[in-house]
Amino acid sequence: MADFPFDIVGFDLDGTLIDTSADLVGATNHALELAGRPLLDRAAVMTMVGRGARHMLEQALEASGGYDEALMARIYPALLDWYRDHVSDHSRPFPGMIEALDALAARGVVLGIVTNKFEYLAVKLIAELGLDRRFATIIGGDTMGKGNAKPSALPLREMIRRCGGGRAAFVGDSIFDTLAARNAGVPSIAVSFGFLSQPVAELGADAVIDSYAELVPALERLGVVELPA
Ligand SMILES: O=C(O)COP(=O)(O)O
Ligand SMILES: [Mg+2]
Repeated sequence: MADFPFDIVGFDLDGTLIDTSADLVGATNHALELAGRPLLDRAAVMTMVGRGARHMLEQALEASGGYDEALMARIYPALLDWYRDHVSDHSRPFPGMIEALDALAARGVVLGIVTNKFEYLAVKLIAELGLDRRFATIIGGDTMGKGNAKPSALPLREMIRRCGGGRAAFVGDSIFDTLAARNAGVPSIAVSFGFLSQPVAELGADAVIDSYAELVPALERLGVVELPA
């Protein structure tokens, strides 16, 4: 176990660690209802996730009749309030996620989260699911300041720093995750079961996994590529 190739594994949150789809759809449709707009289905909303709540709602307005700044200003705070109050109603870990985190922890790997969710929402969700002690840090889309969310390298670099430094890999479900990893010089793994807005093969990840059972073996293989003897 001592020769596991990574000291740190970072994870995206929505669509990677946790299936947050039902509560994100709930929040979006709550806002659309206030706006008098038609509601959107899960598949539509999932393509809008990955770049933060504001981006999700902007896309939802566009898809339901057109973007409108005054409307946005009125319903965005309502979306955030609703989501804060319902953040863990239906959101659950993807199958095998807990076991994969256990397997990494048993190998001495330090775990972190880098999400484009607001930090306070990510912290609340992870705590309500009883997962907070598993992660050394949670970096949100706002943690590093405006304009420094993924795909910026900064949040990943900060996650690595807070995890004590060392060799890191990053696991995610969107192009913002694979780009952030590339920008930070970290190998990336894409999960094919996430909230994909494009085919997983087009995310430019160094490896793709179809379930959490594949995570540790994929990291071991990546380590061979990344760390020639
Ligand atoms: O809230 C979002 O849009 C994205 O969150 P994620 O970075 O955890 O996928
Ligand atoms: Mg995601």
